[in-house]
Amino acid sequence: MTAPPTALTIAGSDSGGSAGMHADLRTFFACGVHGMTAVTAVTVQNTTGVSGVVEVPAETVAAQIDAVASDIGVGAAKTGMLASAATIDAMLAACDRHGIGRDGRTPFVVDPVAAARSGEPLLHPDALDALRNRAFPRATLVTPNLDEVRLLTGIDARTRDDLLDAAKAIYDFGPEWVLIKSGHLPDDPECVDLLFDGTAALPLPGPRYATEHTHGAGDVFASAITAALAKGASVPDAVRGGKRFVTRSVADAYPLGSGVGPVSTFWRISPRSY
Ligand SMILES: Nc1ncnc2c1ncn2[C@@H]1O[C@H](COP(=O)(O)OP(=O)(O)OP(=O)(O)O)[C@@H](O)[C@H]1O
Ligand SMILES: Cc1ncc(COP(=O)(O)O)c(N)n1
Repeated sequence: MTAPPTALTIAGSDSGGSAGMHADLRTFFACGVHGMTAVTAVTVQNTTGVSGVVEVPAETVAAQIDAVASDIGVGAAKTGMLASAATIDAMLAACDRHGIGRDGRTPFVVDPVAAARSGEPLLHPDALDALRNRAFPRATLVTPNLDEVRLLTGIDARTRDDLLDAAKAIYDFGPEWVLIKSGHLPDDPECVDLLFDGTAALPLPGPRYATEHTHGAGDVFASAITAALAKGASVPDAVRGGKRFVTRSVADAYPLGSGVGPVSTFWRISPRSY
């Protein structure tokens, strides 16, 4: 028996099981990749929102990365909720030690999670600079949604035509690639995301489903991309595959609790098996 490819998520937990590292691990599994975690924060969360956050000490986040990278090896890594500048800096130092990111060549996807879908902050405002100026330049790919674009650049993208300006502004912080997610575009009948490498823009078309149950969609998208990168795919192929994966997951999203339900990764394992 040989070991499968490996991927690491550096992210927060969601007690409701819909978003964060729970969604990441589910996606890694569904994509045939062995998933590992460096937990940054424990959130008290359900389908109605986040009612508490306990941050893991920055040195423990770094120690988790050291532990898995030095023993198991990391095929590709992604970030989710990073909570604080101290955690971002400790994470980046650990990633440097193990060749994760930019010049170390292990693919590194930075999903700049700033808030939960329900609105509660998941990142201290004073961590934005660390994300923009220290994490982005090390990233293979940065994957903001439109709220994160607004927070990080001040650009208020309202139509498909605004996405290229948003991508250029994020690209200026130094990542290799930028993926702008279009789920929050108001009044667009489709979900056309945009991938940009500083020169060419590749639109990623997809349908828009009439569901409110999209909790974890961004996490699942970034994780499916990371899994494909761990298997050796190019960035455009990984992003195209990730888009197919998340679109199907949104199509099968299910209601849960009294709030917003999660996108589903069940379809990939055994459709309608529950
Ligand atoms: N209603 C929908 N129907 C189909 N695809 C969708 C829908 N909503 C979002 N998506 C897709 O899901 C992916 C995640 O996009 P989104 O902009 O929602 O990111 P996000 O805000 O980080 O996700 P989250 O919902 O987890 O906060 C994108 O590919 C987007 O186009
Ligand atoms: C621990 C954690 N990480 C990330 C998200 C973002 O996911 P969403 O935007 O779907 O709420 C979340 N709610 N919780």
